[in-house]
Amino acid sequence: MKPIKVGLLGIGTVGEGTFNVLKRNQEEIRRRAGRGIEITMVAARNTERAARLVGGECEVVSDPFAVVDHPDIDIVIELIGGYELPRELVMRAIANGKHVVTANKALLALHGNEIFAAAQEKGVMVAFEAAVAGGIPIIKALREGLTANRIESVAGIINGTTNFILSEMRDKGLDFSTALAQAQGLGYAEADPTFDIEGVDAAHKLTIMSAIAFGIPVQFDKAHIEGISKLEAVDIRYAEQLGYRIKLLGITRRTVIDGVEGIELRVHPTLIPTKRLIANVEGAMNAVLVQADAVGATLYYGKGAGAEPTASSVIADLVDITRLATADPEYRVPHLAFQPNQMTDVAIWPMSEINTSYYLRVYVKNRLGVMADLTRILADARISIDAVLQKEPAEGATRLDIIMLTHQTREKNIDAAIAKIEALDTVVGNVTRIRLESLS
Ligand SMILES: NC(=O)c1ccc[n+]([C@@H]2O[C@H](COP(=O)([O-])OP(=O)(O)OC[C@H]3O[C@@H](n4cnc5c(N)ncnc54)[C@H](O)[C@@H]3O)[C@@H](O)[C@H]2O)c1
Ligand SMILES: N[C@@H](CCO)C(=O)O
Ligand code: NA
Repeated sequence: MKPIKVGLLGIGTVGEGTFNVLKRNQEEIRRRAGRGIEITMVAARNTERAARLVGGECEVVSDPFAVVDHPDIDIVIELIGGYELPRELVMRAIANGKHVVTANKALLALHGNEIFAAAQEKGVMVAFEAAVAGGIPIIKALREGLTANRIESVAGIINGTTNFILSEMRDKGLDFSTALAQAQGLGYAEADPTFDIEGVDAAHKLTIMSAIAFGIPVQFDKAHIEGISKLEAVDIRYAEQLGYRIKLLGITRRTVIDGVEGIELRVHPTLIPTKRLIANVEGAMNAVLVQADAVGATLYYGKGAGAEPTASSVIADLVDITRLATADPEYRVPHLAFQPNQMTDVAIWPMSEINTSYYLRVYVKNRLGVMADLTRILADARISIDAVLQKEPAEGATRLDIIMLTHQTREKNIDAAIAKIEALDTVVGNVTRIRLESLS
């Protein structure tokens, strides 16, 4: 059989990794796919650099539309990044009857519903394993491996850049900007690193996993998103002393509140007990913990970013498409695991309704009775305290940090209690509040 022909859009970190791995392992990949897979066209901004990288083996063009419109191309790989240009390119490739592979989670979190509908209509595949947790085959696990289960929750460290920054700050005492610069140098960060730092990239990935886990459309606009930019080194230290580690966690879960079913969809810094495996995922590594009714807990761990780990997933998708390209479209695995006419519209819960535990740090004037005030306010709000730590910042200081871990309570309750605590004249500044998940 003739090799399947692939057009590559963008040859940056992931594009170059994909080209190199496909070339290095071409014989083995051909044996697995049942057919050769050849990149025959590359669209690049810097065509000279691209021509050097691909070494005269394929045509290099500057216009990506020349690739998506080319009659010989069977599969288009989109590795440019961003929202609007990739959307146009992917929609045009689909309209031209080409299958698409993309690592672009931003694109799918925002325009996935439109893209998948168009692909369904046209009978082509859009594959995106590389978009979530880089090299970890989590899309395949959720969509195919766990297909017998009712999935209860998915919780993950799904941004390598922020996990790298938090690890370097804790282990090596690096400051935030030095750690970020290192993550950028290693090719982990997005073109705009605020996407990483502010939790947007993690929310893109979580939105996609939520749709696949629960059979709902992608709804990025409903996600609650907080990043790590406001996190202070002092809280990372106190959390350690209490037996917890702070991670940027993405959590999506089915929850019934007052008899109504809804979905939690949230990304924020989270205390996790140090004894949990996921709390020990360090550096740019990613991990995703899935709770499902039949299998129980499963944990997926691996490199979530970088050229070749991400290329590993891009090529796995190429092989899947190559294998399925001749099969009846009706029998293909659906884009979001559930058949398009079987999606449900369970609502996403607003953050104020979510139940979780909290780490609170209150900076107080060292005055008698302040502890009694704090416990009274929490008791009045029916919030129980699990642990308390009192820390004198410096010898002889008249102020101190009081750290409290609470039981589960609804977010609106803790926020009301925090407002009362902040109004006490013994309390200095704002209360630091970080959510805590025991993940048991
Ligand atoms: N880097 C990673 O570890 C990683 C992991 C998973 C997913 N992703 C996703 O993969 C995609 C690519 O990421 P990357 O890290 O390789 O980015 P990159 O910036 O290294 O590469 C993008 C390439 O696209 C080229 N480009 C831009 N506009 C173009 C145009 N109009 N025509 C042709 N080429 C154009 C750029 O010159 C660049 O070479 C993004 O969507 C990103 O979110 C990256
Ligand atoms: N910027 C992303 C790349 C992988 O999607 C990260 O740091 O995880
Ligand atoms: Na993946």
